[in-house]
Amino acid sequence: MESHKEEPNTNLLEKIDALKAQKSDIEARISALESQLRDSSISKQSPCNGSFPSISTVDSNRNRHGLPSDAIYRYSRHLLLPSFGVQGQSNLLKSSVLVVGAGGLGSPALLYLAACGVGRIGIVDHDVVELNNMHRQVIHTEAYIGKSKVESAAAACRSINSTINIVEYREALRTSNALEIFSKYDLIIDATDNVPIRYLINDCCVVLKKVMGFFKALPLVSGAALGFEGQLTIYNYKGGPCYRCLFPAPPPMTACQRCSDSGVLGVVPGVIGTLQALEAIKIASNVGEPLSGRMLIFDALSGRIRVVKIRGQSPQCEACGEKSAFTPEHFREYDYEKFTQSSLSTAPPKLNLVPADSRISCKEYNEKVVNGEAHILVDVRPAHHFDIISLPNSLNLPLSSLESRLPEISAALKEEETRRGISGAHLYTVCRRGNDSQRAVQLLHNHGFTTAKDIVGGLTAWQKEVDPNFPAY
Ligand SMILES: Nc1ncnc2c1ncn2[C@@H]1O[C@H](COP(=O)(O)OP(=O)(O)OP(=O)(O)O)[C@@H](O)[C@H]1O
Ligand SMILES: [Zn+2]
Repeated sequence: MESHKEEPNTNLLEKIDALKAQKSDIEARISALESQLRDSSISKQSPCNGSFPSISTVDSNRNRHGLPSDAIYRYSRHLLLPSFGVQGQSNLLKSSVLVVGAGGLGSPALLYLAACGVGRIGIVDHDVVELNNMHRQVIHTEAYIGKSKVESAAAACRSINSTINIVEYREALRTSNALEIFSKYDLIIDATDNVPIRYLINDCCVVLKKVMGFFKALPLVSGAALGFEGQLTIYNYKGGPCYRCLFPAPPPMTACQRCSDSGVLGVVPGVIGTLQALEAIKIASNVGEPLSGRMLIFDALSGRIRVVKIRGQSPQCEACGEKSAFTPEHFREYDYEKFTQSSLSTAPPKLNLVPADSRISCKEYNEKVVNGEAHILVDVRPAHHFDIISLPNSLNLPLSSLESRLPEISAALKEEETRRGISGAHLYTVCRRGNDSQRAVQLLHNHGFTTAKDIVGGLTAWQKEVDPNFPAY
């Protein structure tokens, strides 16, 4: 009986889903047409934001392209470049660029795009400004700490150039909103920091061609920066490759590092983000030779910049290849986290690797220290982390070399027992966030230290739960 009842419901649900998908396609088409209409009426009226009167009312204060005197003065150093000139500037003023990510790469990119007069700039980010962003995310100021990065970046862009249009998207980019947002722009800048979002952005640029009947996929200026190195290329440009043509399979999770774990020299994303703005400006103004089919690789320590040829568009590409079955519906349902085996969220994972009775909270550990319990605390972070800050009397034995240094643990335990005149001193492990400390406990258990426990949440939790003055990093 039940299955009979369910069948029509399933059919109805499928029909509803199909209609919803059609509705969202139609909405995306409408908003792109509205945006085209807006752009064409803007370009008829003026090169920028509708704030200049139409060319037919040209007076002595504006040139024959409709640039008023304040725009002529503002952009005069561009206009003086013979190969850029009034045409290049007019093209820029009519263009629209979407920057996804207002962090290390997005900051310089946005500053230059606003300064040089891109007519409409969209900014997408869901994050808030933090103190540890300030060394590289140069668009934000201390006054915006704790506030939306988009709000902060938009205010900075407006204060540099009040004559352009800045559109704020204070939300995460997802498969459910990407098509609609992207359909309103001529060009996308990927200034994000994780692998699943890179695939999502790429596929959205490619699939928009099918939704909108666009002549070609949306050009995508892609950059990355980590440590002392950065790279940059353009995808989907005039028959060039897309991200998936180059990377049909995602890199292993272990190869995906983040600035918050591995660090980054502040100026490196500054260089790459600035070059992203440059490439966007070249495409938007139709000047120069955009970096498509080539990749720029920057090594800050040696001061070397290399440009290498990369593979062309792949006929077998799952997204842009000849037989690609990638449709907007497919895109909307695609599980980018599953495909890349990594999270869209930039928050570090919280693992649960050992049983609860092999773990101890920061508060419990603190009580034991206060009560003078005989113990050894092994800090398993890398030595350069230990240099930044550590808990008193901890022993630094990095996880990577822990197995070879077990004798040091035995010796330290013995020394503690002799000093206290007792036997059975306890053994605890700690790390930055409480993942490696569990890995260390697993290793210690396997080598006979069966009572070893780790401190849940590591030094990050210590700062939150025990000592707010303990430095976070
Ligand atoms: N799906 C997404 N939608 C919108 N913005 C995103 C998305 N994924 C990442 N971003 C944004 O991209 C930016 C990447 O910049 P960056 O890595 O310099 O910043 P961060 O995440 O603040 O740095 P850190 O890793 O040091 O904490 C971040 O502001 C992040 O919020
Ligand atoms: Zn491709």
